Amino acid sequence: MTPASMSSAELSGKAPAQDVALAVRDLNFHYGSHHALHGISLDFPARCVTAMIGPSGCGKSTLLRVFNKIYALYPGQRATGEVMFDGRNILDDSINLDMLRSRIGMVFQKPTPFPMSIYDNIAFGVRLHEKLGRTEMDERVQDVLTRVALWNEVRDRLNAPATGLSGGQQQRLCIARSIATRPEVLLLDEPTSALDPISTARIEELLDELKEEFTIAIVTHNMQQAARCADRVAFFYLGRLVEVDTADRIFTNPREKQTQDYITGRFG
Ligand SMILES: Nc1ncnc2c1ncn2[C@@H]1O[C@H](COP(=O)(O)OP(=O)(O)OP(=O)(O)O)[C@@H](O)[C@H]1O
Repeated sequence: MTPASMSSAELSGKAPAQDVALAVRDLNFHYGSHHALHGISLDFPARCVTAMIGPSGCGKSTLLRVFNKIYALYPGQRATGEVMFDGRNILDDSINLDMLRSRIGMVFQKPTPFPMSIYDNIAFGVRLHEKLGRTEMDERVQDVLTRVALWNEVRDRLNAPATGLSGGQQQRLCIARSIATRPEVLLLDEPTSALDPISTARIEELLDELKEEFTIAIVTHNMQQAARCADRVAFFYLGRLVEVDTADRIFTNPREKQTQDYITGRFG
């Protein structure tokens, strides 16, 4: 393609609009008087894994929580700017939060299965948004458990409490629960930090498969994990986005000295 035939979006390095799942523009976030995020602008390309890295307290989790508006539960926490998702700014008060959370799923650091059966952990969220018959629900449960490679381990005990699963199995169940409502975006906040290396490897393999269908944003402290899993990496420091680029570029030749210092372990 010659430069003359390229669109202005391509020339500026931005992905074409339809390929961006979440577009963050000049986002500021306050916890009361504490200004935690400063003027963040960042695209999350569709069906890519974007990792957010940076030292403790730099605002990674805050950014993730903005995307499904968990902060809206807490008075005094407020976000300004734009987070465009499917043509709408999700920061608008008119956004339906139940619908938003079914389309932007979240998986937390510690596995958080509901105190109910393995089957109902999946079916619960689906029932809130869709009216499926028993057979269709059974198929949905089997489908998502298969996709997270849990089906063969739990098929004979679907009615057993989810809390009886191992930590790694619980986290895969939580991912299955998040994708059961067929979201477009999956947010993962340090999803493997409480898991052993084998469970971690399984979740990393899973992310590689899930990105065929979902846009994934992951917060991680593990540089190897970011290098293994992410297509793009965004480095944050003190509430500001320092740089974002391909994982390859960030880990081999970052533009900014702060990024270089962080990835080589000089601080943080
Ligand atoms: N509920 C809260 N009330 C007030 N300040 C908060 C709250 N949660 C986070 N902060 C502050 O906001 C800033 C960003 O925190 P955040 O949890 O987003 O950082 P992080 O990069 O995810 O850190 P970590 O890697 O340690 O999880 C920090 O200065 C933190 O102290």
